[in-house]
Amino acid sequence: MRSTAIIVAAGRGVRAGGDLPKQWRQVAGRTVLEHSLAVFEAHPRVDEIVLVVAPEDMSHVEARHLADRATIAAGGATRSLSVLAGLEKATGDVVLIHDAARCCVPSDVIHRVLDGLADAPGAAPALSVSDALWSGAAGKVTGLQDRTGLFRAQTPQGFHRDAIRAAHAASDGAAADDVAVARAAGLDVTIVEGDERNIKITLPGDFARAEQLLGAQMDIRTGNGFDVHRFGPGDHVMLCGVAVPFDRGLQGHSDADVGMHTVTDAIYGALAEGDIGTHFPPSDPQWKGAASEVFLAHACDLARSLGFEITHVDCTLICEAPKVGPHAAAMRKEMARIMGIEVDRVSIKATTSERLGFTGRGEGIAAMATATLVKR
Ligand SMILES: Nc1ccn([C@@H]2O[C@H](COP(=O)(O)OP(=O)(O)OP(=O)(O)O)[C@@H](O)[C@H]2O)c(=O)n1
Ligand SMILES: C[C@](O)(CO)[C@H](O)COP(=O)(O)O
Repeated sequence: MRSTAIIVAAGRGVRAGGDLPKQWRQVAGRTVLEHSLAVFEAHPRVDEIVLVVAPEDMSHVEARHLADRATIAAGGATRSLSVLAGLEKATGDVVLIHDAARCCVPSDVIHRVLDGLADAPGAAPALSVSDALWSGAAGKVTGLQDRTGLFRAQTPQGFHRDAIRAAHAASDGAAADDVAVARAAGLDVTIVEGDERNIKITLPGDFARAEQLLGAQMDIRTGNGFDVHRFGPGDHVMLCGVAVPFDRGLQGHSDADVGMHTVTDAIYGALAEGDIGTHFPPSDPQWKGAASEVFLAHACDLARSLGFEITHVDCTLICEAPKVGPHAAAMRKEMARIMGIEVDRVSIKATTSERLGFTGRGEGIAAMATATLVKR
C-alpha cells in the first residue's frame, strides 16, 4: 500500500497573529512547515509528500527549495479546498492529510493511522476529553456537559485515496476537517490514539509550547571535514560547484572540487557515516571525473533519510590564488541548491596561509568545513 502525505499549509493563520502566516514562522531553528515536512520525510511508511501552499506564498517555497523535497500544489480559500488540491496530485493508495500547523506530530501517531487503514476506509487520531466540560455565559458557569464519548480531533487523518477524493469533490468545501467530509459521504472512520504532543499552533501562545516540545526532542550533530587537492595543468578550478578561471586546474579522481568534498565529508561526519571514500571508493572507475554534486547530494539524501535536517554549513577555502571573494555568492547559491537548503544557511569564505606551507607556495588548495545537522 503506497502512501502519500498531504500537508496543508495554505491558511493565513489569522488567530496566531504575527507578520507571517504561522507555517512560515520559525520555531526551534526552522519554519513550522519544515518541522512537519521533516517528520513525514523521515517516516519509513510514507512514500510521497504533497505540500499545499497558497499561491501568494510561492516565494517561501523557492527560498527553501521545497519543490526539491515534495510535490507542490496551490491551495484554496478554505482548508477543504486546499485538501482537494492536494488530493489531485496524490498518487498513493492511501493519503495522510496533515495540518502543517501540527509540527510536533510524533512518528508513532502516523504508524497508528496507517495501521487503522488496514481494515477501514478512514482512520484518524484523537484524544478522549478528560477534563470536566462546562457551559458558561458572562464569565459564570451555567451548566455541566456530559463528556462521555467526546474526542479532541488531530491529524494526520488517513483515508483510501479514491474514496476521500470522491467525498471531497462532492462536499461544499466548508467542512472543518476530512473526517467530517468522509462521514458526510458515508465512510467509516476508525479512531486511533492521538498524542498530547500533537498540538496545533492556533493562538500566539502555542509557539512557545511548540518550541518547548521541539527543543526537548532535538538531536544536534556537528561534523567537520578537511581536504586537499594539488594543482596540475588546466585553465580553471572547480570550487563549491563554480568553475573559477585560473592558469592551472586541480587534480583528483573526480572533478577535484575541494570545497564540495570538504562539506560532503562534514555531513557524513555529523552522521557518523564515514567519508566520501566509504560511499564512492576511488578504486571504482565509475567515479573518475565525476561531478562532485553527486557526492554532496548523496550525503544530503542520506541525512534526510536518517531524519536529519542540514541547518548550516561553513566552509573555508585556503589558497593564495585564485581569488574566491568575487565567486563566493555564486558558490553559496550553487551549494544551497544542491543541498536543498536556504542560501543563508551556507557560508563560504577564504583565507591565505600567509605564503606559508604548501598552500602558501601555491602547490594546491586546502579546505575545511563544519556542518550542523538537527533531528527531532
Ligand atoms: N485555506 C486554507 C486554510 C487552512 N489551511 C491549513 O489547514 C491547517 C489547519 O488550519 P488552521 O489551523 O485553521 O489554519 P489557518 O486557517 O491558517 O488559521 P486561522 O483560522 O487562524 O486563519 C493549517 O496548516 C492551514 O495552513 C489550508 O491549507 N488552506
Ligand atoms: C483538522 C483539525 O486540525 C482537526 O483538529 C481542525 O479541524 C483544523 O481547523 P480549526 O479551524 O482549528 O478547527
